[in-house]
Amino acid sequence: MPSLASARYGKDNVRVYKVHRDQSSGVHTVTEMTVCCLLEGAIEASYTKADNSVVVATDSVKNTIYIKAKEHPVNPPELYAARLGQHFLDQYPHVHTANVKVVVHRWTRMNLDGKPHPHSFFRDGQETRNVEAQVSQSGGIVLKSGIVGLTVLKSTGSAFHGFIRDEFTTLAETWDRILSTDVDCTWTWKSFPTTDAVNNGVERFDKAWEAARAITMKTFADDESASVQNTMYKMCEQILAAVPEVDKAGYTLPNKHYFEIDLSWHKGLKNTGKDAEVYAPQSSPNGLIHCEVARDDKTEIPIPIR
Ligand SMILES: O=c1[nH]c(=O)c2[nH]c(=O)[nH]c2[nH]1
Repeated sequence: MPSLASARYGKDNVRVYKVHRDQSSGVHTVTEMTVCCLLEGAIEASYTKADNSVVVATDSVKNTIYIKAKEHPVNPPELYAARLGQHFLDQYPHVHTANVKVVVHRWTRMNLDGKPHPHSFFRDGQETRNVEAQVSQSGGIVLKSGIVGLTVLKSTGSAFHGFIRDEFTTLAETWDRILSTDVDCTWTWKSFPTTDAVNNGVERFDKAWEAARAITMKTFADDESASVQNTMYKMCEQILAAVPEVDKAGYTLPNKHYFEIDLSWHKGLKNTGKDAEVYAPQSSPNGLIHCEVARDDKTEIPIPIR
């Protein structure tokens, strides 16, 4: 007899825009986000017995996303996501877990004639600030924050040599190459017992995002990279050092290759090695390198006083 092994459902791709109008200054601040909210719990009967009495309609989930955006601040996204998830647990006792994902899109204020414009913004790249909140009756609130789609490139300061050479290897070792990637960085917070605990010291979330972004860029730029693996590990270590309430930090980075082009067939043009100037950016295939670094908890356990 088959049985339902896992189930969750809800609304995905709910696009939300919120404006805050400062009455005294007339300055507007805008937030645009895409929200996904999936529920789990005692919902088996809807799958196995066609019993919809346990179903919060996905249309109601969408409505709730809008209503909570109206009732509460949407910044930082960690707090909005936690409150939205908690709502489903409080409102429907048979819902055991709410999985909320918030993707915040960039609207950067225009600077015109040296002055920040009160109500005009531009999209300065595809980078997003992402948050996942898993709110559950058993585990409290688990928050993961991240940066996705920050595309970076360095034209030197990256090497890759000493890797395995055997009958499958054609790649030449290099001491100087182009390094480019689309940053996907995630940091996982120690779990929070309640939404009040998330709200207490809420500045931590913006500070962590700023720190992770600065660490990513500075380390990418300044590290004499031995490999994507080693550079990303250094970034993770620094995020853990900068944000004490974070348990784990990780990256998933495509290695976006730029190939040298041998143009010597044309009038002896020199365009390889130290003479390389014109390269062919590759769209596929790409390397894909992932790691997650966890805090060494042993250093944190206080020595008991006897
Ligand atoms: O930084 C790198 N790591 C690898 O594992 C790898 N593999 C490869 O072909 N190029 C690279 N570069």
